[in-house]
Amino acid sequence: MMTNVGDRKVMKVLAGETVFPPPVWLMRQAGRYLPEYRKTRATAKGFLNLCYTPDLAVEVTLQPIRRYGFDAAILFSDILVIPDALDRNVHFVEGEGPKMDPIAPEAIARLDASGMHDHLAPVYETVRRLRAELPQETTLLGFCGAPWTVATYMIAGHGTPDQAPARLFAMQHAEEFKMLIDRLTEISTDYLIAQIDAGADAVQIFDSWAGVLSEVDFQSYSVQPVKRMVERINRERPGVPVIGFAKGAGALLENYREETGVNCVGLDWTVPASLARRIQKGGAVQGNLDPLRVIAGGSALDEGVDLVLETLGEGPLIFNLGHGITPQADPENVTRLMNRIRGAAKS
Ligand SMILES: Cc1c2[nH]c(c1CCC(=O)O)Cc1[nH]c(c(CCC(=O)O)c1C)Cc1[nH]c(c(CCC(=O)O)c1C)Cc1[nH]c(c(C)c1CCC(=O)O)C2
Repeated sequence: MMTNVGDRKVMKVLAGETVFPPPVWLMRQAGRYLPEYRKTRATAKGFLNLCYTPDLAVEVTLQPIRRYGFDAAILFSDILVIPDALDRNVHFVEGEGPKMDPIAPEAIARLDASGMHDHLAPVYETVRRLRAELPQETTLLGFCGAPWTVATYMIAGHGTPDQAPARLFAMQHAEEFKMLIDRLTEISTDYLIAQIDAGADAVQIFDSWAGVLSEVDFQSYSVQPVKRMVERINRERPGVPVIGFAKGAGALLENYREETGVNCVGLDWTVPASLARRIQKGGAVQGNLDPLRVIAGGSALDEGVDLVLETLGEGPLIFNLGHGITPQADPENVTRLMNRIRGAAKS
């Protein structure tokens, strides 16, 4: 039977429809918990090489789709390909996470994005091939990091527990910091639009470090840039839904949809049920199982899945974790999670 784009369940939910059992995908679904990922990863000369080799990036994107039949595939890449495209000397050190040259305030005005699309051409090629190879009913998600989250890595030069270097930089070099956020807002939107043109059905903006910002800074550095990104996508590529994931933003998520214009609000596992339901009154939500429950398995997993379905299953929900799946997760537990969701009966 022919399927068309309108049959993609994730797209229906993004349009505000309730689908039960809900469609499912997992953040970081292509990754080190899968033996087939580790095998492909070992053939690539480094992690960025994996991201920039379409044959390999397509393969690892498809691995979790083949194994579990998720309703969405997310492009295999990383949020840090943007600083890499800006020549910040990004590298991934095994066991140490990402590293790059910390940016000096005076270097921000000189950031050169003119070679960006050439540098990222293999990523766009991966998107094109994925759309051709994926099952018709599977939604293809593009993504990027939010300007604030990408800026935190560019400023510190590595991950930190509370992003103190970026927060301090914003206080001490306010003008340069605003320029960095503005540049990243434009560049990241260009990047998402190129992914959409290559075949992404929808896009997710990862603001993984939103949770360390004060209320005022959250408005300036998280909400306003994401709002500008969404406005440009709506204007230039109308009809392409945007998922906004502001991890750790807690009570500040209350009006995130209205303030940014995102179609779907990503929820981490700490968001209270009452707040999650209020957010869902405005449209689709995505989340929010604690990823550690996929390590624990058994009744801890079952009870967690059931609670998400009970809390959010009666409205537009894309079932997901509240953050990326961990390398320690047992692949068998993902099968258990899928069976539990797909077998769930309407309450
Ligand atoms: C902050 C952030 C990054 N990358 C990303 C974020 C935002 C989401 C989040 O908060 O998790 C997003 C990301 N990173 C990766 C994807 C691929 C698609 C998918 O979700 O399957 C996506 C969507 C692959 C990856 N990105 C990375 C890996 C592991 C690297 C490896 O295989 O060696 C994968 C599969 C590396 C990475 N990349 C990043 C870090 C901090 C690390 C190192 C930590 C770690 O090793 O888990 C930056």
